[in-house]
Amino acid sequence: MAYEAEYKQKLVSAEEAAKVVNSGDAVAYGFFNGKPIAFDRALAARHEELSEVIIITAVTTPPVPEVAQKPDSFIYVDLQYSKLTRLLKLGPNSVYYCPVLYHMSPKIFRGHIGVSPRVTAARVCPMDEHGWFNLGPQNSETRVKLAVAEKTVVEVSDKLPVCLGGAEEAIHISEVDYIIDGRAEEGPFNAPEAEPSPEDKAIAGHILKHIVDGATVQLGIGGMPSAVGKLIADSDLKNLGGHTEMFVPSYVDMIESGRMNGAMKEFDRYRVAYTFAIGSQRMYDFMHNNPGLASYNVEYTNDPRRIGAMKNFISICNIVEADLFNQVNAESTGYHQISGNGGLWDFVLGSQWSEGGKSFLCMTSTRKDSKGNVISRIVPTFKPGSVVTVPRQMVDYIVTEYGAARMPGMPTWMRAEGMINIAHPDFREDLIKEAEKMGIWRQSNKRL
Ligand SMILES: CC(=O)SCCNC(=O)CCNC(=O)[C@H](O)C(C)(C)COP(=O)(O)OP(=O)(O)OC[C@H]1O[C@@H](n2cnc3c(N)ncnc32)[C@H](O)[C@@H]1OP(=O)(O)O
Ligand SMILES: CCCC(=O)O
Repeated sequence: MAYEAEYKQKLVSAEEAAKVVNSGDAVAYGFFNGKPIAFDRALAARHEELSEVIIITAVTTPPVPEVAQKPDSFIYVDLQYSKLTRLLKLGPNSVYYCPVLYHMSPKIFRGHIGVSPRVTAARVCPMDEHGWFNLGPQNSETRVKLAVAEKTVVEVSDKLPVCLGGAEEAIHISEVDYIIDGRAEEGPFNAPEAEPSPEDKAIAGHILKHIVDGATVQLGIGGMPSAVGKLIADSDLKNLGGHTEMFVPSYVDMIESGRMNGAMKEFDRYRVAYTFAIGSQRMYDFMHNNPGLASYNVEYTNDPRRIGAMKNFISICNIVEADLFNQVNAESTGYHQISGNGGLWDFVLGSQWSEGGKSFLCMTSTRKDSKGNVISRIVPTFKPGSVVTVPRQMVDYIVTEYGAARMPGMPTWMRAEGMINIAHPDFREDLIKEAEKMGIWRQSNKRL
């Protein structure tokens, strides 16, 4: 093999590669399933000799990152909290959130703005005969992070699917400083595929009415968007396209059922474009070397201008709660970070720029708190600290199991009425009273 000698020369143990990190450095890890496992363990083992090392990552998946358990030496920064990040944050750990407009993240790394990595370490697929390491199911901003770092480390896994591009889906050995053999480590996070709840199915039903043949569909992170994908797979829609930030298992259902073939797409005809994937092993197996999919950098998938250039673009994302002013919180509760803004803003805006396009922000009307009390997700105002992820002037549709409320062009009292119309019936009277106190209710509003 042409690159065999170079490979041997760059191949080091994880311990050797981790020596490249100095106190005070910023170290970027591959996001999602790209987190280096052996490198992380070796770096954490150096905790007694290191201090103030910033680790930059996003959507932490298992195994538990070892550096996050050594808060005296490492400051763990996550751009989008996962369940695992939330649990880490509960412990005596130094875990912080970093908000980013996702499509801008490569530009931020390229410009060395904010925390800029001196070292980047990412998990990749085995090298091919031309000297390229495919980045697996996390294209995102990985190539840029590797390019801007002074030292680059790749940890080779033979369990990641090879994800065909697109663009920027691979890195060449000539750009790599150290190679670690990570084949003994576990594979990508095998997330269980949850069955949609009756509420999820009702929400999906409200959205399905708006999807036309030939539309391009984006599904966001979380349980509910998956229900929509499954319902589409069982529908009689034709020639749908896929263009998304996150590839999820329900794309497999939409493609295999023949509903989604990309035949009418303006870009990437016959292929689903995406920038990262987290899901089940069934999904990773489907992705491996699949020419029907295209792995792109996030600047491409999430650019609202590109999204807006496609016709009938349908964006479906999950949110945490919304208030009577119609502001949307998709990421926090009080001072507690739940997830992140991620690419939400990119798709909410882009889908509304699309001719015939629509944005759907979805939630069940209620949730249960830790004591089993039923709480409305439609609230008069957010509690202190809760973040507005999507401002009210950007909101298109908000959907619960009780219906879909469209907001553009509505003055405040109509928005309040729209929100109360889709609230759980048990909470509507109280919400009306609050709307009256807030001065966003008129006598002409219908009593619900
Ligand atoms: C292609 C793209 O993906 S583009 C957009 C992608 N990014 C986004 O959409 C960003 C915003 N959205 C999200 O991050 C997610 O969709 C979420 C967090 C809104 C929902 O994700 P899900 O996994 O379905 O949420 P789930 O119902 O499991 O709730 C997650 C956590 O938030 C908590 N939570 C949810 N709603 C509330 C609320 N109103 N108040 C307090 N806590 C809440 C839950 O208790 C749970 O916490 P725990 O797991 O630590 O016990
Ligand atoms: C880094 C952002 C990931 C997301 O939008 O879920």
